[in-house]
Amino acid sequence: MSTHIGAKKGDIAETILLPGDPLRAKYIAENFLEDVTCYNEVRGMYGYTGTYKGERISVQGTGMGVPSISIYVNELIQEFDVKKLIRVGSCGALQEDVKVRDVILASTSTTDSQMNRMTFGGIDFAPTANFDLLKNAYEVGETKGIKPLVGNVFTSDSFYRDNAMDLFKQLAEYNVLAVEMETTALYTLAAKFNRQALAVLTVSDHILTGEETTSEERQTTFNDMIEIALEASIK
Ligand SMILES: O=P(O)(O)O[C@H]1O[C@H](CO)[C@@H](O)[C@H]1O
Ligand SMILES: O=c1cc[nH]c(=O)[nH]1
Repeated sequence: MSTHIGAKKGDIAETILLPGDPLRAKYIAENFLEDVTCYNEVRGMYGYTGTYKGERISVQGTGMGVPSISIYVNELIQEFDVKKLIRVGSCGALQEDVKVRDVILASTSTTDSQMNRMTFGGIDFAPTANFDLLKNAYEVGETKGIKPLVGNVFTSDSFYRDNAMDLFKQLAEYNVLAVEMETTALYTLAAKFNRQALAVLTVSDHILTGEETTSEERQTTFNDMIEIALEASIK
């Protein structure tokens, strides 16, 4: 058992899906995995292990933001030796040609989080997706008829920010596709511990147009993202 995960050694698979929302972890376990056991309820941050097409896979809620996901990823790697970590999250589109319900594979991440600057003495580390996972996910998406978008996402420390539009427009000019709150931390920790990581994101709302998905639509498009992540992890 680690500080925030009430599992025993061996309870967690080497491959894990990481939604921000613990209820999305429950949804994935109940709808996509077989022979499921719940290994964590500490803080309501559910974690489950089961099988997908015969392969052992876990799914763990991470909470929102860099500090929260950093706690779970550190413990998953250092205490439970997890090797392949795939975030399955939602994001807000920053580009006009990125549409609500699109699936994005984050090749890299830009951030306003100070965590890496503190770690690296003020220089900007470039957090990067694992190429094999990214390639697998892209190919799985194409096979399913969902061409994922691939690019830079903004990992923000703020969901609510004063004068956000100026920054969002500038990031859009520099080809950042969407905003979310965890990918920088996931990729940086994966690099530190030499693990494979990828963020697969569904556009849940559009920052420029204000368009949002309904909860039903969100579920269907989240299913595409979840299938892409699961298939990419076993490819
Ligand atoms: O849907 P999840 O995975 O939680 O991701 C996004 O949603 C949350 C904000 O509503 C942040 O965690 C952001 O990154
Ligand atoms: O606009 C959004 C949507 C999802 N997640 C975010 O962080 N921002």
